[in-house]
Amino acid sequence: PGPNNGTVPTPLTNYLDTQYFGEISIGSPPQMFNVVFDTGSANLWVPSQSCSPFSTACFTHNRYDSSQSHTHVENGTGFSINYASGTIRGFLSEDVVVVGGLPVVQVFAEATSLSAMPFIFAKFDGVLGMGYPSVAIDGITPVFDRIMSQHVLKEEVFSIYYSRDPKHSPGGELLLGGTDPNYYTGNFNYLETREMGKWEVTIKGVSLGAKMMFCEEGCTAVIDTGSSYITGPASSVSMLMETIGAQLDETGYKVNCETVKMLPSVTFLLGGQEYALTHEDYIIWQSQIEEDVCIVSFRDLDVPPPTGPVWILGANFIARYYTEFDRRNNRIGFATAV
Ligand SMILES: CC(C)(C)OC(=O)N[C@@H]1CNC[C@H](C(=O)N(Cc2cccc(Cl)c2Cl)C2CC2)C1
Repeated sequence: PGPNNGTVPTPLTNYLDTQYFGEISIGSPPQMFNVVFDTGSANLWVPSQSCSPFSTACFTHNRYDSSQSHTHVENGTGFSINYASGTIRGFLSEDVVVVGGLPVVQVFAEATSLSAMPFIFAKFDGVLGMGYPSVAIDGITPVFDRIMSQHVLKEEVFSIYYSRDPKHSPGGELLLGGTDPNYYTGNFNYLETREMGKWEVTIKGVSLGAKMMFCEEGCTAVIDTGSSYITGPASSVSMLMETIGAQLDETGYKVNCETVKMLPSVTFLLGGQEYALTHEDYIIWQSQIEEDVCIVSFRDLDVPPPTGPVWILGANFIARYYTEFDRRNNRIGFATAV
């Protein structure tokens, strides 16, 4: 184990409580990139120097230039990702990737086209998937698997802290190899992952205040550090939103700011433990000139089978519950975040 007794921290930046990203380098000499550490995917991609000049989302971000790196290894295999929210196309390359000071030789994708939506809104340059190899496109070994095989981590786990206040510093922390007591209180409650190879757990109930609403028969939740909000099946989320008096418009659900203080908690029953989100956790209060806007950080998203139907517990859940992702024991631990 290295200087940090087998744990490796990476500070994260919090952009508007909706995007949390940290810095990695690729190549020699190092080229710096801001990436989302995304448990909902398992590939590393960054924009490419050779992306088309018409790709707006590409030239507004840092781009990898293989011709400037003497450790670059040509690959060239095609690559594409179809997100629910957008598309990435490019080709594979191999180079030295450094995460928190740990170097790994990594196959990654150089994105030559990034769909304008939503990547023009991205403050980050790319995505570093922290999912299982089974989710990796083209069967590429993910970064965390490459790090585990170096046997430098105290434990084969990684933990994520997301701050709830953009003015807070740091905006978050990815810790490879352990958990960081600076960012949680109390004990961890652990849940087995539902299915080998996915950061998914079983929800045993979703309640609003004291009223049980859904999932008593059990449903699936993806614990997704790369998603900003909580999403669920449209039929469920729309009923939840209607019950709290939220109105749906083109940008999502909104409530009258006067009602916020009286809103009931939304509670997820996971592994026998209740995980409550109060209005402070699920309302994004935007003070504006004329009148304040109160956005509900729940969204409708019907993920088609076989993956769906699923709830996706994203950044606003993780900001409330410090999360440990345990590859050794295939389980997820939650503790109350500070
Ligand atoms: C099936 C497979 C392709 C593996 O699914 C995924 O990869 N699924 C990913 C699961 N995690 C969230 C990912 C996502 O939506 N974005 C876009 C995004 C998210 C928040 C804010 C912004 Cl601005 C953006 Cl652009 C990536 C940046 C993480 C998709």
